[in-house]
Amino acid sequence: MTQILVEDVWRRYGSGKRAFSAVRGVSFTVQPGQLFALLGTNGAGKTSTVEMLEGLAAPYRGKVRLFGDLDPVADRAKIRPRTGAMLQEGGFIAHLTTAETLRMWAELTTGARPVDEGLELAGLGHRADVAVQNLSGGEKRRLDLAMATIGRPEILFLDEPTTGMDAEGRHATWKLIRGLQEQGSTILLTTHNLEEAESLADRLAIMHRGRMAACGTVTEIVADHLSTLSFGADPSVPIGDLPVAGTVEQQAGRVTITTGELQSDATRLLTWAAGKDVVLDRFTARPASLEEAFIRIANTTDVEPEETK
Ligand SMILES: Nc1ncnc2c1ncn2[C@@H]1O[C@H](COP(=O)(O)OP(=O)(O)OP(=O)(O)O)[C@@H](O)[C@H]1O
Repeated sequence: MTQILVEDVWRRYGSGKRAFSAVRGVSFTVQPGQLFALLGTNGAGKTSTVEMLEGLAAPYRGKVRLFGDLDPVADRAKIRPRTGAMLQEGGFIAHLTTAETLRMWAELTTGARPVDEGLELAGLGHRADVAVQNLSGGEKRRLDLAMATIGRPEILFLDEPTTGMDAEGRHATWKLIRGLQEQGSTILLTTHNLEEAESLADRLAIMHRGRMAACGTVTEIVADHLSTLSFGADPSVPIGDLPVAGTVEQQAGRVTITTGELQSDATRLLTWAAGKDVVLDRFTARPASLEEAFIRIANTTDVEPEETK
């Protein structure tokens, strides 16, 4: 059973001449126990998409379903006890302690885990008796996470879960998120952090201006982008004769080949160099990175006209 289904979904703000489609025909599915990351440029439509999954807004067009056939708006009462959400800005009562805040939340949640366990899980056991107003920004994010997971959710929505955390806090949170996934949660995460998506996601999508510009595993996404071969060579090397399919450029004594055929170009190049006795100084062969794919997508500046129908 598909846990999350998003099918040709549109979200529109305003109407008439002021109408603006923040989400334009987005589709993806998430299977049980998978972690799916939604990456995107600022204003790409990530939050607008997640809000429809959380039942906070209905799609203007298209279909959203959770747990097979439940509609997040119409079936909200059935869905709520089975999901958890960590929103971008959690609101806390400043003078309550961390433990009191989580206890209050647990009392409102069906099948909540014990508060001590929730605090330990979020790495907040040692901050249980501190007033929330005295927690650091990263600790507040952890408390958000503890609240989102107190009900042992089957589906967990995490909106930029590590914003404001230092490197150590980020890695600790990633470990915690992996732990929740191991316990069986299906997770939808939005993030600006490419390393976070790369390290956690089974599959991911890159959104840009309301559209899904790429979707798949990291390997599938970078496969659509060009790889690079590079080496240092003295000017006597006849670079015009290189037996490669890619584009060859030479700058400051380094030759760079951008290619869609990494393995065959690398093989041809090394065979050629061995035959000619040419030394390829600090030779590297590198597939495109997620960052390169992201930047190429982010630099697409086409503006689609607003649909009027
Ligand atoms: N209530 C609203 N009325 C009109 N436009 C809105 C409204 N909410 C969001 N938008 C617009 O919709 C677009 C998508 O916003 P959204 O918050 O979904 O993007 P995002 O990908 O989550 O962005 P970020 O990464 O910057 O948080 C933006 O251009 C935003 O200005």
